[in-house]
Amino acid sequence: MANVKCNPDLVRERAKCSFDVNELIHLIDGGENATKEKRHFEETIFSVKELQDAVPEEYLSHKDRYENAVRKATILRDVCREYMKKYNYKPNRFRVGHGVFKDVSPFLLHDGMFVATIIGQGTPEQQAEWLPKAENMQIIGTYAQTELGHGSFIRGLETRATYDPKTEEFILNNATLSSFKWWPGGLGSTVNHCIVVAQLFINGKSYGIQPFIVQIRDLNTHKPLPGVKVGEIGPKMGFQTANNGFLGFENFRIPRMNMLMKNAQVLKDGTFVKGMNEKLTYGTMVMVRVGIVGDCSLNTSLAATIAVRYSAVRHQSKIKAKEPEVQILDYVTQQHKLFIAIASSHVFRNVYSWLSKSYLNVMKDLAQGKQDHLPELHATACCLKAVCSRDAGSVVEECRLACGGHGYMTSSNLPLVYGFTIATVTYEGEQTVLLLQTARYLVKAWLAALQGKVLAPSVSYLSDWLKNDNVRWQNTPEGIVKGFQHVAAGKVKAAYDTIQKYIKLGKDYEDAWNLASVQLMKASEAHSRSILCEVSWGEVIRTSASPNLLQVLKQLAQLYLVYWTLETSGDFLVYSNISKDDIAILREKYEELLAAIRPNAVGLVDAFDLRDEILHSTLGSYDGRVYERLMEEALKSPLNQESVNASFHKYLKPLMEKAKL
Ligand SMILES: CC/C=C\C/C=C\C/C=C\C/C=C/C(=O)SCCNC(=O)CCNC(=O)[C@H](O)C(C)(C)COP(=O)(O)OP(=O)(O)OC[C@H]1O[C@@H](n2cnc3c(N)ncnc32)[C@H](O)[C@@H]1OP(=O)(O)O
Ligand SMILES: Cc1cc2nc3c(=O)[nH]c(=O)nc-3n(C[C@H](O)[C@H](O)[C@H](O)COP(=O)(O)OP(=O)(O)OC[C@H]3O[C@@H](n4cnc5c(N)ncnc54)[C@H](O)[C@@H]3O)c2cc1C
Repeated sequence: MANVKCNPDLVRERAKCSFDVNELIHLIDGGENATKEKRHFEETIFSVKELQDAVPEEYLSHKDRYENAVRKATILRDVCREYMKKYNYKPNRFRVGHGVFKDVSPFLLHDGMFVATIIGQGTPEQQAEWLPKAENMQIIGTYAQTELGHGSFIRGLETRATYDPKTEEFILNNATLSSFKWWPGGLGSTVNHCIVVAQLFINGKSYGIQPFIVQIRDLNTHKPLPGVKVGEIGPKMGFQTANNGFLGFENFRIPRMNMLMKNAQVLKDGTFVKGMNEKLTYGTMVMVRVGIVGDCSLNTSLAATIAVRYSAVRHQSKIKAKEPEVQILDYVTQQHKLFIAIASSHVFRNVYSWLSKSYLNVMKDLAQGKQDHLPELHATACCLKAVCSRDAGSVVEECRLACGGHGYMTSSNLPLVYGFTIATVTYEGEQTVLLLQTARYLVKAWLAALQGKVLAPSVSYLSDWLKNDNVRWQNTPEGIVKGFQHVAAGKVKAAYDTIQKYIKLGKDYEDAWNLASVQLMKASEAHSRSILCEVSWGEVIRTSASPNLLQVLKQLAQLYLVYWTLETSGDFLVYSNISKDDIAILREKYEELLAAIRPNAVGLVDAFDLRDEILHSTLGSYDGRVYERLMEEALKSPLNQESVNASFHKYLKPLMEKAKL
């Protein structure tokens, strides 16, 4: 990239950088070697001509766009397979996926959830049967859980799997419209198999929801099998190439062994054998929620790179009347909009790494029959997924707005990035629903704290606060982290007290819960924020890096802490011992941090190391040729391929002539 002829503003910005950009790239990637491998892999992918689109996808019809995405998905699969064989390297298909598809791959669910569910929910025999076929794409699958009528409340799903002991089969049925599966990615026209989550019935008795592996299309003709009704759900706000679909069954029979039986089992005679914990059936969702925190980091870095580079190139208005128009990045309001995006990406990455470790530890425990830490993992993954995805959506939109009118151009890629980022707020558990799951855990933890019990590490601050809620405020990073814990503890207590108040007024627990649920949701958000602050600050101070880089990483981490303290200063005034003067000091600190980060802004986004092919942006490319690219892309419009469009003769001319009469 270094030899590319760049916009002079970007050249100046890069020269100003106080740290070694390569050092940060290696730190993010996990070492110099990892960067080399990543770059070699990406170079290989993006030099494949067939993966490059001659015409921007947006000009294609819905159908052509889908077919083009499938074409590229298959090529990408082949290239990756060869690459893995040759270099023994497991590539990050997700990152290059944004380059290849702009949006998302029709195989996203195959990799992300179909294969993962076979691994997580299948017995060793079932894995041996389906995993090799799924991994080498002899079969292509998705995860079909959500229905027209139910997504959040999984226990309310209506698809039925009724066991027939005579034939040792399950009979799948969708008797109502609301029971039709709706949303699964790839289901529309791509997959031939899916994991179907259905209500198990044996001898007329319900045994809750269970996962089944089901072939829905003929492997040769791709026609839906008799008894299967399947199709695509149509255009959406984003995820245009994900090929989301609907599905219903009519007396469709599958063998008994197609129920994934790692947890619960159905024996030949119809005996139901309970698993260790029925919630383990929800395991794939927990895994993906953890992964989404990592996606939030990538999505935020995409938007930050585009908006920061553009803001360095774009000049508009003046700060001082007699001086030239300034780079818009010099406006402190612009820095306020953008630097939190850079900081958030680092926070999400660090928290993802921390959460992944917890996830892997709990998986190891579960393999040995220990489930003590499962509730804490579930509660933590739920609230972090909810808050990170919401933050990422807001940050991406703020970056888009920060690019003014050009941010509204599809060619900036910001609308597309927003489309797939904001989807994460809803899929894999809608944000409010997940925050309320965590609130259940917090309320239980609060009760345990009141009873003097020892709490799990992520909530132990509740007991600390109970012992001493009068800690003096300190304007240090550690003091701010404590402050967030005080806010969270105060909110958990307030929500709990509200439930108790309603119970005393004669409400039953469920109604009291609903009445207190805005407070419960806010308590859960505050709990997440305290984890995000504590974990990210902790990771940064433990980072081994050169003094120059460490200084910049600390500035970013502090910016995150101060930004969110100021954003929620009302809560701090209510629930911590912060004073108005402390808030004024923090405001000053915030301005100092923006000024300190300013010279490094371009270097920081360069360190996300996102190739132009991944950014897909007229505004964010490495060379900063913004106006040239905007014009080049505009000229690709089919309307610019003819000097006069037929509509002139058909409609405009007659209109003008009629007006003359
Ligand atoms: C990097 C990412 C990789 C790949 C990406 C791939 C694809 C990405 C693109 C799109 C894919 C999208 C896919 C989907 O959206 S799939 C569908 C996802 N659907 C959901 O997430 C539904 C959300 N709803 C739920 O999870 C549950 O219904 C809910 C947890 C809200 C409630 O469940 P239920 O009603 O059964 O439980 P409760 O009665 O409320 O609670 C009982 C008890 O159980 C505990 N619990 C609940 N869930 C879990 C769990 N997963 N693990 C452990 N424990 C769990 C809960 O805390 C309660 O405990 P207690 O309070 O002690 O009673
Ligand atoms: C892009 C995209 C891809 C998807 N891919 C898949 C897929 O591959 N496979 C799949 O199975 N599903 C998929 N889904 C479905 C997704 O998982 C669900 O849409 C999601 O879980 C939310 O459920 P819902 O649509 O039923 O929302 P609802 O639950 O109906 O939410 C509507 C509103 O009701 C509120 N609400 C609901 N319950 C409660 C409650 N208990 N307390 C308070 N408020 C409540 C919510 O907060 C929300 O405001 C996808 C969705 C999207 C958008």
